[in-house]
Amino acid sequence: MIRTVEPSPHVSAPVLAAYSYCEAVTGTQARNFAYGIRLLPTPKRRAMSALYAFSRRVDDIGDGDLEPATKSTRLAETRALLARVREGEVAEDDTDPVAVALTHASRAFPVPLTGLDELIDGVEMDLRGETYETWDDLRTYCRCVAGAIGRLSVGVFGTRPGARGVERAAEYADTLGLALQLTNILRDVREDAENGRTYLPADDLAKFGCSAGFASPTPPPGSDFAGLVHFEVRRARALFAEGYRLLPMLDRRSGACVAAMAGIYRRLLDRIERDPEAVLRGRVSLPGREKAYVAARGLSGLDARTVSRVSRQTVRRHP
Ligand SMILES: CC(C)=CCC/C(C)=C/CC/C(C)=C/COP(=O)(O)OP(=O)(O)O
Repeated sequence: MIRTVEPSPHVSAPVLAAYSYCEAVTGTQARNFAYGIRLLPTPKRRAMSALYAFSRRVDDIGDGDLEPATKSTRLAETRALLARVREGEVAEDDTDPVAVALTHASRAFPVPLTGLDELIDGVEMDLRGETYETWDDLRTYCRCVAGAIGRLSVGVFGTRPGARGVERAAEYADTLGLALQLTNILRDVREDAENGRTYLPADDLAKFGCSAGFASPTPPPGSDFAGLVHFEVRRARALFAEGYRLLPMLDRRSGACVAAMAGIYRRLLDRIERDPEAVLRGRVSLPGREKAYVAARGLSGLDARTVSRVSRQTVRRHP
């Protein structure tokens, strides 16, 4: 059996501890994305965990119970921290493990850290309570909160030697981020409505008689809710199809990571398409076993021992 051994450059003890913290955050909180991230070789897995932990912090500020003014202050502080990371001002023994890990990751990989500023921009749009008239408007928001993460991820993955069209890799990653985010918006339509947020474009809501919103377990009276959901599902599928052009540009394990992330979300989309009103009754999710299956399938080109290790770990952490 031929096994590929990934080089693992020396990492100091404080940086290792910082990465361990980020991996623990990813393992416990990334209910869907952890399955893909776990498929990467160690240096890339650590870097993706650092990106995830930073993004999680930004998201948690936006979604938490703090007063809006306090959220704004916390976001401004996080932006200032990001500037320190970018300037290389965070020491290895800094008390913030996410900043330490992100600093190390951004030196090891060519990640465009401005993407994390865009993520903060997106969460600030949430704080301002912005709504979106058209898909073009919503796409701008989705590019900030998800497209940017796709572009950062490609910096970690790199592209396969000899792959064609790699100058478009970041563009496809961005589009895949949009596909994931639109799926996420459909899945969370009820929860967001309860928190006073509407993401779906107002012109789509009007077209399907859904302008009254979704803060109840049944569709707005007289609306064509299923029609709205199917319309957005088609839009998300087109984005997935375009974003999947990234896959042939990636090495095998990065490709497996992206296939797992996207595959899990595509299955969520299938469920939503089959039963649109399910998103009004609660959160649509896949059982841990199904997510592990999707991840293992992405890995099927790899050796059997890696496949079974990944399956065991993912089922244990996300039953
Ligand atoms: C190329 C590439 C890797 C593209 C993907 C980029 C990416 C990971 C975008 C994140 C978008 C998204 C739906 C976040 C939701 O996180 P959440 O914590 O709310 O998700 P969850 O509730 O499903 O766990």
